[in-house]
Amino acid sequence: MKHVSVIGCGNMGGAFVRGLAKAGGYRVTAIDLDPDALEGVADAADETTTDSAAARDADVVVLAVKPSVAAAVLDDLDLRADQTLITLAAGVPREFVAAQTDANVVRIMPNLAAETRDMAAAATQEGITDEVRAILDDLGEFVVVDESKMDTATAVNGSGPAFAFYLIEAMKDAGVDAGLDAEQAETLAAQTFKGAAETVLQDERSVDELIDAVCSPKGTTIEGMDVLWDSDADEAVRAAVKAAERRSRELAEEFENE
Ligand SMILES: NC(=O)C1=CN([C@@H]2O[C@H](COP(=O)(O)OP(=O)(O)OC[C@H]3O[C@@H](n4cnc5c(N)ncnc54)[C@H](O)[C@@H]3O)[C@@H](O)[C@H]2O)C=CC1
Ligand SMILES: O=C(O)[C@@H]1CCC=N1
Repeated sequence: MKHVSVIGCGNMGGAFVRGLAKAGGYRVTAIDLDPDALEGVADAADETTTDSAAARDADVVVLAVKPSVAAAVLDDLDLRADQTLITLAAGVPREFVAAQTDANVVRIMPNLAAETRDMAAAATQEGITDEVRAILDDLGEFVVVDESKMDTATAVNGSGPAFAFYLIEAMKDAGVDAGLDAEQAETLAAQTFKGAAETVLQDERSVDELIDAVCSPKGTTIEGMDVLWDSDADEAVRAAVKAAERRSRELAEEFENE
């Protein structure tokens, strides 16, 4: 059984802890300075502690604190060369982390769907091991990228859930405005996005072919698609991704200048 310690059990670290607990086969230690954060993951973790020294007992350590506190946490950690440290802090270069620890370091950009084991993650080639691959597999889908692509991945799959939540809400609101009950509209909108995503992942047809498959001749969908094709909706999504990507680069520059 692999022993994984998660340092920082807030939104992202907490999702990691809960996802690993659902996957099974892991002993999970949750580490956080904040007792409330530990209380939030107590049901999923095998043990909780405020003492980051506990990370020395793990095979794999997940550093899930805010980028601004990563350096201070690393300063206090004394990991061994036979341990792997997964860093998931946005904008924090792998090399910055590797310079402060003896552990093997891999950088990933995960997302909140670790909690339901539907995470999309990007991982650097450098530092990836079979045990890291197994963890990422257990939590969802992952791709291996050159670290130079990490700012883009941060925007697409790290920030992406927020953009998707926004679009689901817009679909739900449209249903509510037209008279659907709010709870039913949310179920229909969210399940539609989930089903569409699953179709894209599993079906060999391209997205354009899938759109065609929904558009019956002279039917309803083509009327709606004509509105979307004539709009700037795709441009707005591109601009949101670009803005998040730019911020990731800014964060990285702050670390590179240290
Ligand atoms: N929230 C998200 O969807 C995603 C976040 N990330 C990355 O995950 C990291 C954490 O982000 P969030 O979970 O959103 O932040 P958060 O603020 O929800 O959680 C951070 C946790 O770290 C704890 N912490 C702070 N200092 C600590 C220390 N010295 N020792 C132990 N624990 C300490 C805090 O008490 C808090 O519970 C960030 O680096 C972020 O870039 C990456 C992908 C997605
Ligand atoms: O907004 C953030 O900075 C973090 C990184 C990706 C998602 N949340």
